[in-house]
Amino acid sequence: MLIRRSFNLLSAPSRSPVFAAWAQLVRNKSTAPAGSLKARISELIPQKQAELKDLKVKYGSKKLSEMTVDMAIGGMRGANALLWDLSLLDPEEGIRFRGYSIPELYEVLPSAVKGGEPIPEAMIWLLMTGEVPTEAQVNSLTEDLNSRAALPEFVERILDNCPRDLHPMSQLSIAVNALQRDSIFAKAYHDGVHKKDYWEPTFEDTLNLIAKLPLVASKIYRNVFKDGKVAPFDPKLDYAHNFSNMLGYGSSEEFTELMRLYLVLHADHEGGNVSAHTTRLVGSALSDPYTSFAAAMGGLAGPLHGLANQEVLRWIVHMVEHLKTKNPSKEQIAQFCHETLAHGNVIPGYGHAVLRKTDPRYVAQRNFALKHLSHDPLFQTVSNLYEVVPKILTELGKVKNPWPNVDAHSGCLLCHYGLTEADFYTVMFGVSRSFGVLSQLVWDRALGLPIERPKSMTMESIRKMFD
Ligand SMILES: CC(=O)SCCNC(=O)CCNC(=O)[C@H](O)C(C)(C)COP(=O)(O)OP(=O)(O)OC[C@H]1O[C@@H](n2cnc3c(N)ncnc32)[C@H](O)[C@@H]1OP(=O)(O)O
Ligand SMILES: O=C([O-])CC(=O)C(=O)O
Repeated sequence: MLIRRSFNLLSAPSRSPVFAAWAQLVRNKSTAPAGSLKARISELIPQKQAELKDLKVKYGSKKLSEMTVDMAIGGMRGANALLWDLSLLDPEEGIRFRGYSIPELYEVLPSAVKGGEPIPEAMIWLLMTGEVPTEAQVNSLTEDLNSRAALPEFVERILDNCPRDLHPMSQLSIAVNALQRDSIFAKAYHDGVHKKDYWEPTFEDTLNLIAKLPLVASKIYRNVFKDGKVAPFDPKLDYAHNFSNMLGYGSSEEFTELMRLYLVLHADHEGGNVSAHTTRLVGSALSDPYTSFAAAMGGLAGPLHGLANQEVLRWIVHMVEHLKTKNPSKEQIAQFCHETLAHGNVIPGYGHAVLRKTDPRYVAQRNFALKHLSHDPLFQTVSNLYEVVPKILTELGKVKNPWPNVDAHSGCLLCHYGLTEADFYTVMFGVSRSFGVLSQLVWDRALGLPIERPKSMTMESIRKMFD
């Protein structure tokens, strides 16, 4: 990697450098270095704006789907109601990021290790631009992100003062909201920035936030579960390598590779999931990227969404303790599933609002496990669950998708390398999710998307409509 300068992230820059950077940006529009991600987005914007205009002219009045009363009551399932260009979810095939399926990502994106996992910076570039980056572009993005990774000292102090029993996701939201002090978008809006330029401060905030999240997450992890000390940031390393170092697992190359896979897989899942939709919704009021992302993290912290990865591990640990064996048989697992359902609880990690087949993100993690940890007892249990749970859920007769989702697998991989603290898992999910939802937010502003405001109805008004 290209980075030369060395600095200590834990010695804080004041807010002034951030705003000095913005003042420079305003004075000199050409500050995006040639070949940088920002320069490329700037080149793509007129093209995308024209594409959107054409879409509106040609198809503006066409129907995407009917809206029924059932859909309004039932969480808007099946309503094609959002524009989201970064990824598309097919119920059978699963996610495609900018048109690429997960196996295709392995073919096109560069990796840090020969034949290894795709590198997260390449994913960010792909999501932002729709283009597969060259190695030079990936390196320039790593350098750019590393130069933005330091935290203001007051944010570190806030995290250091959080009680250890405050959930890591709450700490993440607090930290992101605190980072908002340095929002370049909020400042630019206050200073009257022209609406056609909104994307630029949104981009700056986005890259700053994505860059800072690994340190925020690592501080939370080290404070809550370890000795509070975070390994120094190394500006010569890539995003995932620094993240695994700061968490305390960087001595394992395999863990760093897992981190790369994890950060790529969780980055985006089209626009209707709770964290993506929240970012879009809150951002549509021109709330800055920090505020929008903090709101999204509130959604990701729900057990039916991102917190399910925490719940999966807790549930498996509970099962193993309850059955007093590290290797429960399929019959024992089935019995435990029936008990869970009888208590009125869901089987975490199974089911999906859109998918109707095994999540390809589950498959990618399973492939990683088969390659690196096939004899791990927890992996054996996760595999046995895969054979047992779908049949049981199908028998319920009401579950639309009995297959595992992404959250059914991640904990078992992290546990193998010693990261066993399930309450932390959703924070890692959040770091990755920032790539997609914030990249789309940059495009929301570049395309001038309006404030989101669907119409609601009362029960009475619905009745009156049809009686
Ligand atoms: C990153 C992610 O967000 S992936 C999702 C992570 N969440 C989980 O793994 C939690 C477990 N799964 C679930 O709760 C659900 O499958 C969801 C939230 C993911 C999707 O919800 P829906 O689209 O409403 O699912 P669906 O239409 O199949 O639900 C129908 C019924 O089956 C139930 N059901 C669905 N999945 C499960 C499950 N894993 N275990 C038990 N019951 C289930 C629903 O609770 C619902 O029951 P109800 O009619 O009594 O209220
Ligand atoms: O798509 C969804 O609703 C949930 C999900 O898997 C994700 O956000 O990754």
